[in-house]
Amino acid sequence: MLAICHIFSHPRSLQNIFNTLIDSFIDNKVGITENFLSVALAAQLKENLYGLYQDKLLLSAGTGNETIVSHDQLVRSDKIYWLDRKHDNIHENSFFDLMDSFVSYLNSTCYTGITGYEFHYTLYEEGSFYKKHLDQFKNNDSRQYSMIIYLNANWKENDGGELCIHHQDSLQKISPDNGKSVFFKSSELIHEVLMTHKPRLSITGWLKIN
Ligand SMILES: O=C(O)CCC(=O)C(=O)O
Ligand SMILES: [Fe+2]
Repeated sequence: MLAICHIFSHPRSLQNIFNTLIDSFIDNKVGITENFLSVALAAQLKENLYGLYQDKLLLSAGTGNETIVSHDQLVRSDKIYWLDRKHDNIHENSFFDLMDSFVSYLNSTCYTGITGYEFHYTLYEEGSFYKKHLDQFKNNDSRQYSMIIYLNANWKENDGGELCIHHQDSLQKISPDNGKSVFFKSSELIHEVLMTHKPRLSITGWLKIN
């Protein structure tokens, strides 16, 4: 479907992965690709996340917008930590390099005009969930696309924790498999995270305008 993938300097395989994500987004409103992260980078980011957990640096996630945040455990019970290039962590920076490549590829092939992004590490402890919601804030539409990258090796069907997308006429359940990325429009798709039966790790973020 995406015909304009020319003259890019990415290794062929990375370009294929970006195309898989973008093409499935165009076809199904939900882009999905395996192997968005290499096995090595996924393992290193997962190690970072476990370190943050052990150092008690993860915060209960809020809902709502930046000014009105309710730490409502009835809505969501995940814990987060924002990534930042200022941390000078090589793996975090590799992740940002990858995102920079993806955003410039997306902008040049789809004219999306993305100017920024934000990402946090996310941990859903056993028994955690995130009820049905939209990702755009009520009084701020800067979040254009939602993107989640999972860090869970050997996820099994009865581990729960699927991302469940509520389409007009159907439900789509996506298991949070290691290295997989999911990509969709933040203002459009209602979704939830079903209760997980074991720790569920990911990086969650938004591609933004202005
Ligand atoms: O982790 C997921 O699969 C989705 C997370 C989510 O919906 C969110 O953080 O807004
Ligand atoms: Fe969400």
